[in-house]
Amino acid sequence: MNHDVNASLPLEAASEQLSAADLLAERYGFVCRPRRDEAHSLWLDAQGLALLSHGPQAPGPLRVDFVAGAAAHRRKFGGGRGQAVAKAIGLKGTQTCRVLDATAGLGGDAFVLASLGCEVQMFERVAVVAALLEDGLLRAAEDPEVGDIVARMQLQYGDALQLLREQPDAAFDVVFLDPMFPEKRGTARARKGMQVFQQLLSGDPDADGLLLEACRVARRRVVVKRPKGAPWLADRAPSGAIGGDSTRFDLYPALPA
Ligand SMILES: C[S@@+](CC[C@H](N)C(=O)[O-])C[C@H]1O[C@@H](n2cnc3c(N)ncnc32)[C@H](O)[C@@H]1O
Repeated sequence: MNHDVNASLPLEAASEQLSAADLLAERYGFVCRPRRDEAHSLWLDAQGLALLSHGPQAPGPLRVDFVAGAAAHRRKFGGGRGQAVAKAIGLKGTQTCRVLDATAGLGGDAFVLASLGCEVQMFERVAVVAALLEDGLLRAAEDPEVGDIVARMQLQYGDALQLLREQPDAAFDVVFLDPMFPEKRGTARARKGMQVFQQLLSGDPDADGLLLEACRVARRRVVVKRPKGAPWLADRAPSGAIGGDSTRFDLYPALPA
């Protein structure tokens, strides 16, 4: 499955959520119908939208949860501005910045940056991913602890290359790119979101094309998140890099104005 066909996933809903499901289907092009033999389907109930996987050894429901679980743990104990991603963005002291996360995924990195005070504009082109992220943002907006954080996160559903081209020069302090990179067998197993992503999405083979536009739209720098040991995006050497345990953040200067 790739980003062109994912919208044909069946969407089912609890009886009190049927009209909400119709709106979601209209917005993202899903089809409200019972699942047949598809390996994945969407389910909407009072807890929000979930991506269900079916079959032996299928992982459990995937929802975006900014309030509890891993996101809450990282927000409280993740190291704040000492985290590699914060250093890569260039957050110093109490400074904040406007970040464009052009490959938002399920919004994990965007939420970390918003937790540190950044305003984050997100782009995501895959309907099912954008719908899950939007649902997570809506539920988190009601929460007294994280409502202020997600108020700093804005999602636009669409292709980043096209949306980047619509941005004026130097429109954001930092542009952040984290396109899909084929993971080694086994490593994806540990992370449910990534495991389902690997099954659903066929990678982002066009990701190289984002870098040049990103450098034009950034005022300070572009940050590209890569698995440790992965080749550079667009085969272009960065001006610096910040390493984590399994991840590397490559830094590219903004194009001169
Ligand atoms: C590895 S995931 C990002 C994970 C994210 N950083 C997080 O913390 O959840 C990559 C995402 O980028 C999206 N993506 C890749 N190329 C894109 C493009 N040209 N426009 C919009 N979204 C894109 C993919 O659909 C996928 O959801």
